[in-house]
Amino acid sequence: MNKKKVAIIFTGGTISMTVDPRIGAAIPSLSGEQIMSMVTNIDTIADIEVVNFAEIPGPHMTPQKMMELKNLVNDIINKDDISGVVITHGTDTLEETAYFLDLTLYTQKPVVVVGAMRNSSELGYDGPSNLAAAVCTVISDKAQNKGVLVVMNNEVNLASEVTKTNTLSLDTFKSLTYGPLGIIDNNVLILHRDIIRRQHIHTHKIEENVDLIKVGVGMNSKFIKFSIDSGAKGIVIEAMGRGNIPPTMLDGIKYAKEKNVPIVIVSRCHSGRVLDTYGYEGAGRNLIDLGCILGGDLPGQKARIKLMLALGKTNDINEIKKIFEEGIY
Ligand SMILES: NC(=O)C[C@H](N)C(=O)O
Repeated sequence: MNKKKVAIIFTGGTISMTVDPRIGAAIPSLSGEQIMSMVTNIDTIADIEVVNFAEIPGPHMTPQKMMELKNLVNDIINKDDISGVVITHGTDTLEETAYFLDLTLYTQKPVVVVGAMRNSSELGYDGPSNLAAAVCTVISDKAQNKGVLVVMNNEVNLASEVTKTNTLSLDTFKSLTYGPLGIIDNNVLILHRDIIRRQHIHTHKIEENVDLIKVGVGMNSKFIKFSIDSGAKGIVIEAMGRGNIPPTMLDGIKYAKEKNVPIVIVSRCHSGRVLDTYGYEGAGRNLIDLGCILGGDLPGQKARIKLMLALGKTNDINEIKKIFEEGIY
């Protein structure tokens, strides 16, 4: 049987890092070719094409670089001889880039984002095993038409659902609300369930001026007001529980309505979606009446990516509300 051809795009992250003896800490330093030389026997399962895009840590990723990466993935995946694409990425922002790609790429072919939690100078470097699992996922026919996937520690998750849950564990990427899509077992992709809903935001633009505010007990409106006065085009609020805020923040919400700045409400809880269950002052029902948009089960950082893309497409708050709420509320 002919081996499938997989393109691997390297962007940096711990998977590309070694400890620099001068500073005694890890920095990106390995090329795609150097990393692939550690993924022994990978040539027995697929033909690999290495593409070096960047050598940056996750926190250095930007919305503009995500857009460039999306365009590159698009060019590569449309080639007839390419079966799918793997992207290596720093895990700190991996879920944001993966979700960005999920919302913007139009392809049935598998796209997998992968990283590592231990760098190549550490005992138990998990880069090679994660890369091998990512390639095994991409060459599986079952990975077709699933949107963008995240593969780490032999677990396969949807970019739209997964989040980094632990600062150091190898088993850090979890879909806390729904559980994993599947696993890699003995080099084979085993699916536990299917994907029910997939969303696209058709835009080539991204609005970078979107802020994220986390709510704590007794907070006031100062950050919301500052954000609007300094030019934010949209704000995501990580609210409490089901999507509630202290009444002392309502002035800020009213100010946003006055200035036509969309506010998306998500929860600071790690799983479950927001809903207008409660009717007290500052609760979900009050926020909806004041024009806020519900962000489902997304964590703040992913709701922000979605709002940036929605604002890249339109400034119409009703259309943005549809992008977030249609089909789930
Ligand atoms: N495990 C990692 O990749 C974390 C690293 N700080 C990064 O995001 O680049």
